[in-house]
Amino acid sequence: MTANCPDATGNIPPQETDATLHFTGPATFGRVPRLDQVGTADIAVVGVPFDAGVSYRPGARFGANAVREASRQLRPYNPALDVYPFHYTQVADAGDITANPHNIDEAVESIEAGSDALLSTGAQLMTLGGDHTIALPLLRSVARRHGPVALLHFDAHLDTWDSHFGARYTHGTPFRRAAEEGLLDTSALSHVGTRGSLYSKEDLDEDTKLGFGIVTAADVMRRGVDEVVQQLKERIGKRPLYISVDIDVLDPAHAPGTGTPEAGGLTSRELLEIVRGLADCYVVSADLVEVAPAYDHAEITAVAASHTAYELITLMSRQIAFFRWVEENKPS
Ligand SMILES: N=C(N)NCCCC(=O)O
Ligand SMILES: [Zn+2]
Ligand SMILES: [Zn+2]
Repeated sequence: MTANCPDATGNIPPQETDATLHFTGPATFGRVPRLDQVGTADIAVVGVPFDAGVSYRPGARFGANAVREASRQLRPYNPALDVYPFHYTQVADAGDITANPHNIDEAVESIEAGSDALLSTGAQLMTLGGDHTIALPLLRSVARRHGPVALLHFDAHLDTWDSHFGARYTHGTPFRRAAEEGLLDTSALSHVGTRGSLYSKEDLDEDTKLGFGIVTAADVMRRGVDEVVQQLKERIGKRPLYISVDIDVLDPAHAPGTGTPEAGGLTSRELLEIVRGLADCYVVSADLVEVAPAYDHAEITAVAASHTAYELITLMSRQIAFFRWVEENKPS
């Protein structure tokens, strides 16, 4: 294996030589270097193999590694936004945060501590789940650094339920807890892609009371990507933004490998285009959760997830490079 060499920016990009084929060697996300190979990173990709918070089919604990495997073919240049996401910023794979599969409370604490440790190095996070429970500790950690954040939540589900079988920390409750804990900027909260059956009409009323606006999957289909992007951008403005993507926002045809599938979802093309449309938003960190590879076929879900994570990294990389440019070109 050839060593990665710094490029002209001093960052260590993924290996791109004739000697290193995309399908060989250990899988880091996008074949970027490991964090321990580069010391610090602008963007750390981190796995959270935890799925004890699910209400239906388990298996998302294997999601992060499936996404890493499916991300091998990602190339350095993203033409959609004219960005080399791995070159102007240092992107590194930080490995996994260990979370106790037998004790959700303890797992939530470890995830928060693991995220704190990475954020304290100055990195922004692209977290790969794991089930959606992990969004709560990640938001606690992000809000500690940035204050209450705007939230853009792509999901078939609201995930603002109060509890499930008496449990308050589950994959259906992270955003209720986050709102209660004051982690969210309640003037800029949006779900995108919701659909399907609910437990009761009150689910929606309670969600609205928390401050969420909803763009349903049907809205995306009827109004189209550009109009939806415009509405989301107006709501988000320049606030620090956290993006949480539950892969079940996609139709089961585009993401069969997930635990709580719902018919009538977004296409992967719609999801990728909405994310690209947020290029000028100030994304401070993101997660991508609920990939459960045991139900996947031909890596359909894992490929969609890895490409979505690549777009999220592109948004962060573009912003970091822009702030750096402004800093370097300040009149003295
Ligand atoms: N897939 C996520 N995150 N949540 C689904 C919760 C659905 C339910 O408990 O009925
Ligand atoms: Zn969901
Ligand atoms: Zn979810």
